[in-house]
Order: sequence, then structure tokens, then C-alpha cells
Amino acid sequence: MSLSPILSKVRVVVSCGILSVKISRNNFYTHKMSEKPAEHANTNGFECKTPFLIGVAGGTASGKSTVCQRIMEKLGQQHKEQTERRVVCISQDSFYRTLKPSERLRAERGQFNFDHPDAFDDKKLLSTLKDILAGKKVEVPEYDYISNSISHRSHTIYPADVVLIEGILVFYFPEVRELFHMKLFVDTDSDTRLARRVPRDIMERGRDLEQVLNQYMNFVKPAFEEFCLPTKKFADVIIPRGADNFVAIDLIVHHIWDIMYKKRPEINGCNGHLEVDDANGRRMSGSSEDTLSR
Ligand SMILES: Nc1ncnc2c1ncn2[C@@H]1O[C@H](COP(=O)(O)OP(=O)(O)O)[C@@H](O)[C@H]1O
Ligand SMILES: O=c1ccn([C@@H]2O[C@H](COP(=O)(O)O)[C@@H](O)[C@H]2O)c(=O)[nH]1
Repeated sequence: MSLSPILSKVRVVVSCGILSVKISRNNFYTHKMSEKPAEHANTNGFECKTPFLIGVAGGTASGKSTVCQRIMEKLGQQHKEQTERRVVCISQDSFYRTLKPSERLRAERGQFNFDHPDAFDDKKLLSTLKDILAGKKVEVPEYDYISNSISHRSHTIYPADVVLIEGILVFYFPEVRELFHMKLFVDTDSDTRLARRVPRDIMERGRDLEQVLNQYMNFVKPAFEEFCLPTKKFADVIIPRGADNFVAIDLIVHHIWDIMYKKRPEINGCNGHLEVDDANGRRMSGSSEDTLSR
């Protein structure tokens, strides 16, 4: 199946930088792309041989990680070894700062605000993203939600074509925000998010119901409204309903595909033939002459 019809559609929507255009009955909107120097206007500042950096923001349990997972799957990356991956995903949670002893005690009692920008080491996040953009290999630690701290385990992030970074406040810090070539905001209603967060925090993050609800009411909800929600305006694309929005994810994947492999087959010296799945799970592959075989 040829990608041409859908790619041409995506190109019209995205490269014209159309402001808030509703393109389907599935409420998928595009917003004006970031203001960048004219020579990079079509690709949000993306330059050949730098990874295409995508920020994915949204409230807690909105489905940010799941959306990133879907994008990776659709780009055929899920079965690849880490060193072979051309699309990688990092969580902003890996950049929570080390707590002082008194803060650690408060965290243990559920009285520390992990949803406030001050909870993050934004300088470390910025320098890591700059290293990634410079094509360097970086180490990103895993975050341990049980001990409320960075764990001893870490992942090596090898130079890749596309790097997704997801987190509640990835658009909050201006210097970090400016690095993204594409900004996505996962917009899932707060009832759904709370309904997902409660079982997740109990089953995966070692909390009890009272703790989860107290933390949500005292910190998570107010901080979402004060710090996270206002960053929605910076998004290029807003994804209502998160990973359930197959059309939005499909269009985003095709746009990434278009930028990374069709317009720029020389990227990273890659001569890859890329296959992607459409919304119905049908496998499609690039057939144009500028998509080369790996
Ligand atoms: N579309 C969906 N339908 C049902 N459950 C979902 C959906 N998206 C995410 N979830 C579940 O909700 C929880 C939070 O999702 P996740 O992607 O981790 O959100 P975030 O990264 O925004 O915190 C997880 O348990 C996940 O399995
Ligand atoms: O030690 C911690 C660190 C973070 N949290 C909560 O996690 C979410 C962010 O993760 P999502 O996957 O985006 O939900 C944030 O709302 C913090 O409240 C925590 O509880 N403990």
C-alpha cells in the first residue's frame, strides 16, 4: 500500500503551519508550529543528522507513555535491541532531583509536591537533551516511585533518529521547550486520569488508596491546573483521549515518517526502508524512490 495519499494530506496540514484546523470528526487539531528561523520552517528547526526531538506533555495518567509506546510500535521499533533502535523514549521522571533529608521524610508521608516544577532537575534535563541533540550517547537513570528517588539502574540512550521525551512538565521550562522539534499534548479528561492513576499507583507504585487520593487533592490536581495545563498552548498537536485516538497517532507517525525518512533519506547515513502500520493495523511501507533499503 502506498503512503502517498496520506502523506500528501499530512504535508498540507503541517507544513502550512495552519492554526487550529479541525481535520476530522475525531477532534484532532493542529496548531501553528513553533516559531523558528525561516530556513527550518518546515521541520520546526530540525536539521539533518540531529535527532528529531519530540516532547509529549499532559497530565498524570493521561496516557503519555502509552502514546509514545504506540508511536514506537507503529514505527516498527518495539522488537529491536536498544542499540538498534532508531526511535527511543525517555521519561521526565528520570530527572526528578535528589531530595534533601527533610523533603524525603515528607515524601514518605505523601506530603511532598512531586508535581511542582521545583521537584525537577531542569538543568540536568536540559544538558541531557542538548547532548542527545549533539548526537552523544547518554545515560538516563530509572526513577523508583517506591523510594521516591533515582534508582541505581540506568539506560544507555544511543544516538537515534527520533527521541521522544514524555512528562507532565516537559513544556514548562522555556529552554527545554525550545529544543523540541515537535510538541504533543495528551489531553485526557481528569476523571479518566484519576480513575487510571488510582489503580496504577496502588499496583505499581506501592501506595494505598488514602495516600493516592490525598496526594491527588493536595498536590497533583492544583499543580496540574497551575503548571501543566497552561503549557497546552505550546503544543503543535493536541491529542484528545490519548492512545485511543488512532487517527491522531496515525497522522503523527506519518508526519514523523515523512520528515525523517522520506524528505531526508540521508539521515544519519541511514538508508532504511521503513514500514509503518495504518489505523487499521495494515502494514505499509515507503515505496517512493527516495526511501532506500537498510
Ligand atoms: N487508552 C487507554 N485505555 C485504557 N487504559 C489506558 C489507556 N492509556 C493508558 N492507560 C493506562 O492508564 C495508566 C496510565 O497510562 P500512562 O500511559 O502510563 O500515562 P502517563 O504516562 O501519562 O502517566 C496505565 O496503567 C495505562 O495502562
Ligand atoms: O516519587 C514520586 C515521583 C512522582 N510521582 C508522581 O508521578 C506523576 C508523574 O508521572 P506520570 O507517569 O506522568 O503520572 C506526578 O503526578 C507525581 O505526582 C510520585 O507520586 N512520586
